[in-house]
Amino acid sequence: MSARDEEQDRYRLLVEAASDVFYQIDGDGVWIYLNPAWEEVTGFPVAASLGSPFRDSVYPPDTARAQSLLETVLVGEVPCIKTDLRLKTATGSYRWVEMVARPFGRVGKGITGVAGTLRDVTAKRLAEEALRENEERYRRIFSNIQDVYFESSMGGLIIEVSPSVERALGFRRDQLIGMPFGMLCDDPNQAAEIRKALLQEERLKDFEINLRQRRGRVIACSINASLVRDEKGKPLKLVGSIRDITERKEAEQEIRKLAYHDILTGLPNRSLLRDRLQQALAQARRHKRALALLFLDLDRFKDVNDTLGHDAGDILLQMVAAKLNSCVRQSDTVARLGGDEFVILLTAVKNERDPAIVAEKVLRLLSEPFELNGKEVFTSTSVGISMFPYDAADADSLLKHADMAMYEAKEKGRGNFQFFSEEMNRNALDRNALEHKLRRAIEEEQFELYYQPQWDMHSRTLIGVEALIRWRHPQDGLISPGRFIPVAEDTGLIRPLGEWVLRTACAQVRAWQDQGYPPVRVGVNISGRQFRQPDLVEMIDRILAETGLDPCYLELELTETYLMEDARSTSRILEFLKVRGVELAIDDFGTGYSSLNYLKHFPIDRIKIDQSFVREVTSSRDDAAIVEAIIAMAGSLELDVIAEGVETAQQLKFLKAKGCREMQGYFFARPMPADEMSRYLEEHRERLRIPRRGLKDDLSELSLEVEYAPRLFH
Ligand SMILES: Nc1nc2c(ncn2[C@@H]2O[C@H](COP(=O)(O)O[C@H]3[C@@H](O)[C@H](n4cnc5c(=O)[nH]c(N)nc54)O[C@@H]3COP(=O)(O)O)[C@@H](O)[C@H]2O)c(=O)[nH]1
Repeated sequence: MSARDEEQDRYRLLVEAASDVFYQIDGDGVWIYLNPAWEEVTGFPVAASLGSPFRDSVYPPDTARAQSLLETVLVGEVPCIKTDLRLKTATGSYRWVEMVARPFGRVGKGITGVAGTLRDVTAKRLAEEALRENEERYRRIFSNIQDVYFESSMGGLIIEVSPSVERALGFRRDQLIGMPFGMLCDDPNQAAEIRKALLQEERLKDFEINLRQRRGRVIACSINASLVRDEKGKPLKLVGSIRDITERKEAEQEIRKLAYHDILTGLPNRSLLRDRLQQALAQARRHKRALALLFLDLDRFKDVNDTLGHDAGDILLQMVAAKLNSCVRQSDTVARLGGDEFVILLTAVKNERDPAIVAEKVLRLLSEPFELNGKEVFTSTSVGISMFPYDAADADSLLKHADMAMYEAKEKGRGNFQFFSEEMNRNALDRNALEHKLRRAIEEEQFELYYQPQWDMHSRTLIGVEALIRWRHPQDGLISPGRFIPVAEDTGLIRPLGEWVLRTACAQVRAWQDQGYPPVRVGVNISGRQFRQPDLVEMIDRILAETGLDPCYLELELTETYLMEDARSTSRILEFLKVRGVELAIDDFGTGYSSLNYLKHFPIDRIKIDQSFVREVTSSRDDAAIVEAIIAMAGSLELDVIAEGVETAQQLKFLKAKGCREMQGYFFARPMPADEMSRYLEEHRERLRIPRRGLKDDLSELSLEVEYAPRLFH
């Protein structure tokens, strides 16, 4: 083989092993040579393609361009072309190739064809396309996003920002590029904070920041950002997004306001008060300072609601809230717990003088008249005060103790303030223990009913008995109703207890009648809560039916204060009871405050002068005057009057002289158990009589001497 043949053979081997396609096209544009790589690129066998036109191998969208480029080479217009085009493949798809084409010819014949290479660049083209698409997508997103995309240099200068910044902050993109990021921050230190955090953490999530718009409005934003490092790991820039969260923040604030504030007055509610109290306690502990809680309850607020309506009540509460706010410093908290209960938290208190001064101011301000619907309304307030660290160390106990002290203030006649004392706490604990015992006592029926006679000193007849409950505790002995009735009232236990008293009393009086005694009337105490029991009337009907007692022998003793509390509903209940023929008496008369107008309209039969006046009637001119006035008033309202707690002959004489004919008290007899009462009735069988309403006995007999008092009868 000649050297030339060897060289040709070498070229042929190289061309056949090449991954690029080597080709030749003749002057008519027909493939005249293709190396084996053709089949690898297009999938068509070389033999099948040779002799076919170049243009038939080109993917149709590129055919015209490829053909015209080829012709420019064939006509010698350009010495070489290099272009990307797509070739058809056997699968019906296409592949991108980079085509290099140079003319070739023979001496004397000019250009007879084109030769060159086709390099498969499909992968590169697809990658470029994907990149282009990504860039396009990014560009679209970048200009449409709501959030603001930003890049900043490590020195804090804005190097890129999306056009959305104009909508969010009012600055154009070009106005911001090159500006310090801190310029946008309401607090410029926050820019440094973000940078520092990113250097430490690499990423920042939901960092809240206030940014200032071009016109100065501050908006709440959330920033998500990350640190970008170069290939050597050196911090390069900060990239991130800013989202305007002003609306969300405002909504959150509104929700927080609703959750932590009282809607009517706008004052902090119980939850917020607790939060503030806990914070104040932590501060007070740290700085060894005192703080005080004032628990306020408006006295007789219910009356305002009942008489002027709920809208007026609401306005009054708003006015009270405003006045309370004016009593305290900015750092203090005035909260409304609900209803007519308010709390004032005083921080940084030096000694008990400070809360006392505020309490005095509150009492004074709230005792001034409020103008409601053109009317002057007067109210007063009861205030209880507890102090840290003297009365309690935690929020709940402080609040509880201030509440207890407030109750004490109410007990002491309202319109005053009281400091919490350990004694109050002990009482509360005792009360708690008593409640548990009381529940058990009801289950185990540890109660007895005692009866105390009531005498008419004019006719010297025994006109009735009052039923008085007694609790004989297996360990503690006799417990006074004065102790357990209020607990039964507060806990709702008065309901079963009251029903038991009523049933036992009615059954007993009916039993005496069945035993042949002339009938006596029985007085049964109905406590305030019992009186408001919705099914009270049905319960009384049921018991009267069950025991067979005629309603005229039952007298219900109702406390003055409760009757006056809700005059409209009181009147309705009293009417219901009255039509049944039940007698109605106002107990403890003189201790509450009665409206004569109501008294006149309530279907009341009798008033019972409270024993506290009777006790001092012969020694206190005031009490004597009160008793005299009550008797006179009862006379003018045509009500019977009975004095309770008569203990001495002098008291009896005084009462009789003033025209009070009915009496009850130790002077006649102490309350006694039913069997003893039976013997008492037996002893006074001749004097048993129910006075007939409307038929008053001869008043001349009122001059009876004291020695005719019933206990001297026998
Ligand atoms: N809701 C109910 N309340 C009741 C019932 N039973 C009693 N009570 C109320 O408890 C309070 C204390 O009652 P009590 O200890 O029974 O005292 C009564 C009398 O024993 C007492 N009394 C009677 N005479 C005299 C006297 O001459 N001197 C004197 N120091 N005390 C006397 O007074 C109480 C009479 O109370 P009342 O007439 O009802 O005002 C008391 O408030 C009772 O009402 C019950 O079943 N249900």
